Amino acid sequence: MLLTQMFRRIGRDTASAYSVYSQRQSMNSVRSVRNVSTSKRLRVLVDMDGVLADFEGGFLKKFRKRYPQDPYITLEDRRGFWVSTQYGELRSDLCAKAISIWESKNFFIELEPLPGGLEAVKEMSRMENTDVFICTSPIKHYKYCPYEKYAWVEKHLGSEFLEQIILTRDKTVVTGDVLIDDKPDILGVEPNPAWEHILFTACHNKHLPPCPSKRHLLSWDDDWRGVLEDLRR
Ligand SMILES: Cc1cn([C@H]2C[C@H](OP(=O)(O)O)[C@@H](CO)O2)c(=O)[nH]c1=O
Ligand SMILES: [Mg+2]
Repeated sequence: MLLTQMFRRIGRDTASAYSVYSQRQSMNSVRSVRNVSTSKRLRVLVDMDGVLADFEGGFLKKFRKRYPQDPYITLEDRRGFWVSTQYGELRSDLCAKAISIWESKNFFIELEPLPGGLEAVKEMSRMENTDVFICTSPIKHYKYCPYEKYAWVEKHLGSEFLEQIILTRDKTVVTGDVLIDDKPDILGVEPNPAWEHILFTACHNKHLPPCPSKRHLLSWDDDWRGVLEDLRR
């Protein structure tokens, strides 16, 4: 082989070897970028009433409108998760009157969003490696509530979020890494739920003695991003 041909072939071989090398390098760098961001995949369960939708505020407004002569409990004075229990303690007939409010048509669909909740859920759902589900319990009087919960999600978060709804009376059987919920005790058939419960502060739970083993979110202004990052590790 002539010397010039030899040099040409060496040049060609070197060029193709370099191109394979640089392709591998760029694949590796894509992988390593992915590895940096592919920290643990997180499944976040977000409760609806008391976390995204203002159940307590909506209840008080409608109770006062329907029963203007009756006593009521301000949000400041609310204690205990079940509204009807505290109203029943105030006066026995008020328990049934309270129940009549959330069993009425349009109660759930007309609840106002709580500050920052919709923005937080939308941001979460755009985060890499994050699956967000709205995990909510319907009341047993099923005529309006389940339909209206779906309609509320569609109205405020869009139809694509209808895929993310988990409607269950027992949240302990749902698997997830975290459940953000305003109910202090979430019980069901599963004694060891997969998720960690983050207690979301609400008017009915803010006076409870602090539970050091439980994480809290004071509101959607609180550091929910930091909590998720922590859970990812
Ligand atoms: C009766 C009652 C229901 N709820 C909410 C909790 C449940 O929704 P969620 O799981 O979205 O928080 C739903 C059915 O109990 O209504 C209250 O928050 N307080 C009440 O007193
Ligand atoms: Mg709730």
